[in-house]
Amino acid sequence: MRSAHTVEQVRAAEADLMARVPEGTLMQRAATGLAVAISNFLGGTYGARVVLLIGSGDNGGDALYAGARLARRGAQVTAVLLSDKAHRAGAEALRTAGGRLVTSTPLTGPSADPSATADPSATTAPTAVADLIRSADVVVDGIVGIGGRPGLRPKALAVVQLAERFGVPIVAVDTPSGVDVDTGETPEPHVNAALTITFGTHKICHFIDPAATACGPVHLIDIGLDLPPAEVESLQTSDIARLYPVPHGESDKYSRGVLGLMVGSTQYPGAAVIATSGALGGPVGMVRYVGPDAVAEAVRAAHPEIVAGEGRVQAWAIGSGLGDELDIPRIRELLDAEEPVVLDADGLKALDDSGDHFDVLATPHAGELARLLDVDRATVEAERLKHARLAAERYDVTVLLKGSTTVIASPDGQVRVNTNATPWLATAGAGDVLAGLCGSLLAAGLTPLDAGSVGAYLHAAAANLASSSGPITAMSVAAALPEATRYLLGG
Ligand SMILES: NC(=O)C1=CN([C@@H]2O[C@H](COP(=O)(O)OP(=O)(O)OC[C@H]3O[C@@H](n4cnc5c(N)ncnc54)[C@H](OP(=O)(O)O)[C@@H]3O)[C@@H](O)[C@H]2O)[C@@H](O)CC1
Ligand SMILES: [K+]
Repeated sequence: MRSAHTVEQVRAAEADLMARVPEGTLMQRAATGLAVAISNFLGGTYGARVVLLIGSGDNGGDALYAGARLARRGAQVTAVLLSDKAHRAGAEALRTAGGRLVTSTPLTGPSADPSATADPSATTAPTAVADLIRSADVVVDGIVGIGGRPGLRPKALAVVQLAERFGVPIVAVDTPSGVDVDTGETPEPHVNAALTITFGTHKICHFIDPAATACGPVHLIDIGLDLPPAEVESLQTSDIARLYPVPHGESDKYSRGVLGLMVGSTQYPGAAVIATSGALGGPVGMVRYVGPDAVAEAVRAAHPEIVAGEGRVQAWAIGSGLGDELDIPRIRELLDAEEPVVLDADGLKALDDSGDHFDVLATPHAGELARLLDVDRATVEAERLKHARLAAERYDVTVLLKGSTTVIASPDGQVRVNTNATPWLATAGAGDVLAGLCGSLLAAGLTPLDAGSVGAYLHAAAANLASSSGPITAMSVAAALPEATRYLLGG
């Protein structure tokens, strides 16, 4: 499991560890890892042109010390000081290692050391900074980390825009400056990194879009923090193997779980076929299809193993493509019954905030969640964590908010995020596959949180397998589920 902690949790763990190790140890650990990661990113250090963007805090300190290490290994390192304060000892270390410091304002304030001031002969006219950035192999964003507020101040914004204009990759220190670290929101301009190097633990912005996209790949450096349980988690391969309900010697089709599918309609028969494919690609022992005869025939033609008609089930998947056949009172009955339910697409219209629905997994996309919360879609997309949590709380259901990073929030406050989806998954019917698969996992006995997070992971893994960076269809994703599962289970 990868964990993302809040800034407050990180600061508390840092204070605890700092009290037990010599001063500066944590920053040296961070800077050492950062220097190695930048060197790997560049494919070598000697002769590389590195520009550091330095803000007023320890984030800049990390960058300066890493820059000093790179300079000692032959890189040409220049630090652009964007604040009138900069980490004094870090600046001194860079200068001693042969790096250059440039600034448009002299260093002042209590942390300023005249010996660390920029070389007075260094020219910092805007064109010179532009030339510096244009010829850089990498720009290192040490503007602001976990101490930052959203947005970039004018000087930082101007330099970051230069890097973007010249196509120079930015490696972010800890977090891309300007994003909201604890929410993953990006209400203001921010750095878009090619790579983010973080320390101690992931932060929420590394997992949740839109900030997660601004991070690029995230590389975690262990600095020895002792952390409490995380607010937000993300499953890894080993978690899938641990959570997946693998049948055992005594299993039969009933004990493996029977899923009831109430999906599709004469208007949208394809949704039923596709959701069934997703369900059969999961662990369930049997699928019952409940719907119009003509649709049941279509499902049976594609999947002869299904049983049509009502009967005992361990869970329901309801909603995809119900169209005109949406029967809200019947769905409400099923929501109030004992069996857990995946509620998707049209079925979400049956959700009300009066009942106790802790065993329901609702799987809206941003537009559907917006309707459930009476806000607009753009607001949900900008504040994904907040709105997934809000809906989980209001409707007392586990909410799986689909998107480039899928957020799964349970009513007890736990959150899981799936970050391995391919953009090719944005294709018609992909949601139907996910609903069927999650239903299959629920019927096999997983909790809504586990079913949602394992389902999202497997769905994305199958899509990656089917896609290999090319177009996919919902049916090809469903078809890839068994192989993706076998691979993830270590088979
Ligand atoms: N915690 C750990 O375990 C470890 C932490 N480490 C490192 O320390 C980093 C945290 O350092 P930090 O606490 O000094 O804060 P940091 O992010 O540098 O910001 C400093 C100041 O910036 C300012 N500012 C605010 N918003 C701004 C904006 N948008 N744009 C520009 N400036 C803005 C604001 O000051 P102001 O200018 O408002 O007075 C704020 O106080 C952390 O991310 C990691 O890299 C590692 O070394 C080792 C272990
Ligand atoms: K940063």
